[in-house]
Amino acid sequence: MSDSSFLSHARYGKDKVRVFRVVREGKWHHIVEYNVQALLEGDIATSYTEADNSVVVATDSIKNITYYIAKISPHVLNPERFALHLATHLVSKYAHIHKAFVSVEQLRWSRIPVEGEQGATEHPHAFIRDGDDKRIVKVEVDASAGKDKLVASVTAGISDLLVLKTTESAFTNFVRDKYTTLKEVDDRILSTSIDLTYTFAPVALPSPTDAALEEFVLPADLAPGSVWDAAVPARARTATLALFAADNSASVQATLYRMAQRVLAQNAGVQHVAYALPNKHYIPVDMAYLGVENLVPAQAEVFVPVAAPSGLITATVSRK
Ligand SMILES: O=c1[nH]c(=O)c2[nH]c(=O)[nH]c2[nH]1
Repeated sequence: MSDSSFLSHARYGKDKVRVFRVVREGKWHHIVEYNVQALLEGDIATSYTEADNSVVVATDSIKNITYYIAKISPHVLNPERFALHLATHLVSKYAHIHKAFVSVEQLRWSRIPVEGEQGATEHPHAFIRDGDDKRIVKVEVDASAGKDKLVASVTAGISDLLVLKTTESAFTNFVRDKYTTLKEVDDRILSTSIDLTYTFAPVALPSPTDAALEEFVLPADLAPGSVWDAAVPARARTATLALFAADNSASVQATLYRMAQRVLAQNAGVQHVAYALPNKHYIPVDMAYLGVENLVPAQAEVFVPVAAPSGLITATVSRK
C-alpha cells in the first residue's frame, strides 16, 4: 500500500434518473419530465480506501428516493423546489452525508392548443414537445455546519436553445496576421445554441424534522429575482431571446455581454450570469465558377450550415 497518495475528493450518486410526474387537478392535468442527477459527499472516504460499504447509501437507493420525492413532494412541479426537496431529504436522512448535489434537466411539454367554441384554448391533458431546449437547475444543500443549519446554493438556466438571425450581425476589426483567412463582414448569419446559467445568492433553508421531511415546505415566492421567485426562468428566457433578436451584433462576445447584463438588471437576486454560445457558422456558397454571385454579405442567399468546427464563446457576468 502506497502512502504517497491520498483520496483528495469523493462524490458519488445516481445519474440520468428519468422521472415523469402527473398532478391531476380534476380534469386539468399538470406534467413534468425530469432527468435527475443526485450526488452525495460526506464521511464516505473508507468506501474508496478500505472497501468499506457500510458508509455507502446505494446509488439504487438514491434513485428510489428520487422517485419517492417525485411522488410525495408538494414542490414536484417546480424543478428548483423539487431539487431542493430531494437534496434536503438526502442530507437530513443520513447523519454521515454532509452535502447533496442535485441537478435537474426539465424537458419541454406544452399544452396542445385546440379550437373550442370560445376560440383557441389549451388542452387539459394533451401535450406537445415544442422545443429541444431544457430548463436546468443545479442545487447544492450543505449541512456541514449542522443538520439544523442548511445552506442551499442554486444555479438555474436553460440549455440547447437554438436561435438564428439572418442580418444585424457583423464581425470586423479582429486580429489580422499571417494566419488570417477570415474576411471581415458587415452582414452575416448568426446562429447559436444558447446555454445560460444564473446563480442566486446562497439561502438558508428551513430544517425539516424527521417527521416533516415528506411535507417539507419551502418559503413561498418572495422578492422579484430571488431564488423563490418562480418568474425568473421565464424572464431570463424572454430577455435572452429579445436581446438576441434586437441586438445589432458586433460579435457573439458583445451580444453575450448585453444578454447577461439584461438578465442581471431584471432579476435582483441573481449574482452571476454565465452563457456558453457556440458560433454555428453558415458559410455562403461560392458560385463564381458558374458566373453566379453569392458571396456579397447582405446579398448571399445559399449557405452551408457547418456543424463543426464551431466557435465557442463563454463568459460570466457578475453583480458588483
Ligand atoms: O462573433 C464572433 N466572435 C469571434 O471570436 C469569432 N471568430 C471567428 O472566426 N468568427 C467570430 N465571430
